Amino acid sequence: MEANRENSAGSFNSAMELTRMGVAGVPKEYILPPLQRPNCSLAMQPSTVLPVTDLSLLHHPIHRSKIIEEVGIACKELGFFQVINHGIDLSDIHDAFDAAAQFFNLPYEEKISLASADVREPVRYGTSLNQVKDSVRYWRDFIKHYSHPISTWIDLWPSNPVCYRNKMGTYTQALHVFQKQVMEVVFESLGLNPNYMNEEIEKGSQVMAVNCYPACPKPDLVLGMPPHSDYGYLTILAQNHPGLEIMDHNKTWHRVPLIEGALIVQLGDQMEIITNGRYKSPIHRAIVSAETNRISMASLHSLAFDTKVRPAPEFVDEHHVLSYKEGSFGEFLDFLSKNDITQGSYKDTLRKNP
Ligand SMILES: O=C(O)CCC(=O)C(=O)O
Ligand SMILES: [Fe+2]
Repeated sequence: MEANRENSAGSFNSAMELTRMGVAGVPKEYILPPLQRPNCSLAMQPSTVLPVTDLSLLHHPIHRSKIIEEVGIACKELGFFQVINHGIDLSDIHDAFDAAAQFFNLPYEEKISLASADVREPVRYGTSLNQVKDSVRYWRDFIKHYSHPISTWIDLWPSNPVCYRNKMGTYTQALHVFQKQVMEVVFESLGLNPNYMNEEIEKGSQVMAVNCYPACPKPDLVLGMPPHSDYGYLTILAQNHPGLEIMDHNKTWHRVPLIEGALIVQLGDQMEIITNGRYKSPIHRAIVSAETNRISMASLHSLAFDTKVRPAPEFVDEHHVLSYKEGSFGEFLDFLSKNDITQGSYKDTLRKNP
């Protein structure tokens, strides 16, 4: 999903191609208004230590309760933590990055022959604003088509490089197992049965977003991905260079440090709604670098498209008023589509007192 914009001649200019050609400036369509630029609007706190959890200690009777507590604090304060010793083979993660890099390094003509601006297609490029409007409409179809078990849609992934489906598929399947383990810990940290919502999670979906952010000569003027929270219940992300930033409750941005082999866990809107706001889905964004291309792989796990999500009774009492209405992600997309809105936040549309 390499960023592209329509140029004046009406054809597409790939950001990756501009980087390859060593273009010194940034096409004007990419330049953000001053207040939306990465170093402008809000404070940065580079020195804060963000939470890192060693999940192998879960199997250790002495450390187990401390790890559960750590996860609970991280979910409450930020909705974010990094995981080391997660149990996924580091070679599987490495191989997936390798397959992604091989894909993004293919010649422009090859990639463009595989890619589409239609969000329903599995290989897509960034789009101009008009196309984003269509994307909202198509997103509904996209999730329906591609959120079945991986075995039914892996054939739609790129066939070039030849290793892509195998390597990305192995990693994606490992993440599917891993996210269930993470959710067990998250529910336990809430004082619930680790198998809470097991059935809904089983019926849920996984979307693998593989993002490439080409090196950019003017990183202070642009963003790789604008601020947003993820709509599902959990996102597991890996990055090969720093670039992810998360916002805390004081609206301060924090750069997520690169920890070799670690996986980044972020809660999504569905968990913030279910916990009635006790746990957070963090606003995050991706910045770009002047020196390096960056790849991130985000595995987005969500409840089934039509599942009505609402705060669970365990989180509503006389001290915690009901803060969210109920609504499915499908209804949210219909709402965007009907009102011709191109972007929106799932949790914000359900918030009772915005
Ligand atoms: O590239 C990143 O680090 C962020 C990606 C992301 O937020 C997403 O795919 O939802
Ligand atoms: Fe995201």
